[in-house]
Amino acid sequence: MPETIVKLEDVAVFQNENLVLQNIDLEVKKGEFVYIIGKTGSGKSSFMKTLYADIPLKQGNGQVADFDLRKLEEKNIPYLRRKLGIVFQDFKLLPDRNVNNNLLFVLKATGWTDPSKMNAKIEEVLDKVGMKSKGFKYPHELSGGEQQRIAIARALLNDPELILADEPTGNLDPQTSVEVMKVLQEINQNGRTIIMATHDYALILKYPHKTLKCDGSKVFEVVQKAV
Ligand SMILES: Nc1ncnc2c1ncn2[C@@H]1O[C@H](COP(=O)(O)OP(=O)(O)OP(=O)(O)O)[C@@H](O)[C@H]1O
Repeated sequence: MPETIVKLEDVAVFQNENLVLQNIDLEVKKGEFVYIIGKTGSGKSSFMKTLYADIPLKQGNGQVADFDLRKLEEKNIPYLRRKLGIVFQDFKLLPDRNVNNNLLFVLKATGWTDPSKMNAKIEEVLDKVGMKSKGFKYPHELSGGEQQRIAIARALLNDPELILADEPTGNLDPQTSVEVMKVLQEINQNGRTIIMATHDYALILKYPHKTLKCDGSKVFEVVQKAV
């Protein structure tokens, strides 16, 4: 039986005091790829934020990568985040340093010290996203698709149990979106679990996976139909 990476039981998601989603039951097993879809404002980002403990879980039970979200103390959030790779729509690379140093910054911040191990890791993750030769480029010297690949490489640095991608193709044109999506597919085929929030129905049809829809404060599975 594959290991359970995410388990939610009767979870409610709040933004401050406002209820955004309720009665969420979900189990995600190791190796799955799950889409979260829904209209603007339906709660996709709030749902993702709950999974990475940016929004505290106040109602229901939630487990992510062996962390109990209900009991998670503020001081332990960094330990949960080390088991996650988070990818955002706007890449969030540090503009004042090159790709290698962006990745080095994360490794050092998460406790790595051995320079040769760090260099080997950086080379490994850049290779996984097809960007091995771009380590000396600054973010502004890269296209949006390339920046997102670097952000995915950064998410892979600590061998995460789960990748959370919130609209990772939201700032990219359709062709570049497909290229970034291929990278995520490859990573998933190598056994990595991925939850991806998206608006992009073309991608969902091209790369079908289990799909959950946020609508009217509920989250439910939808069956994809080819059009
Ligand atoms: N920081 C915040 N404080 C209060 N309410 C918020 C905050 N962020 C979002 N909301 C509200 O929570 C609800 C869900 O927003 P959320 O950003 O999760 O939706 P979304 O589906 O990700 O939308 P989009 O596709 O536009 O990113 C919306 O009604 C929004 O107005």
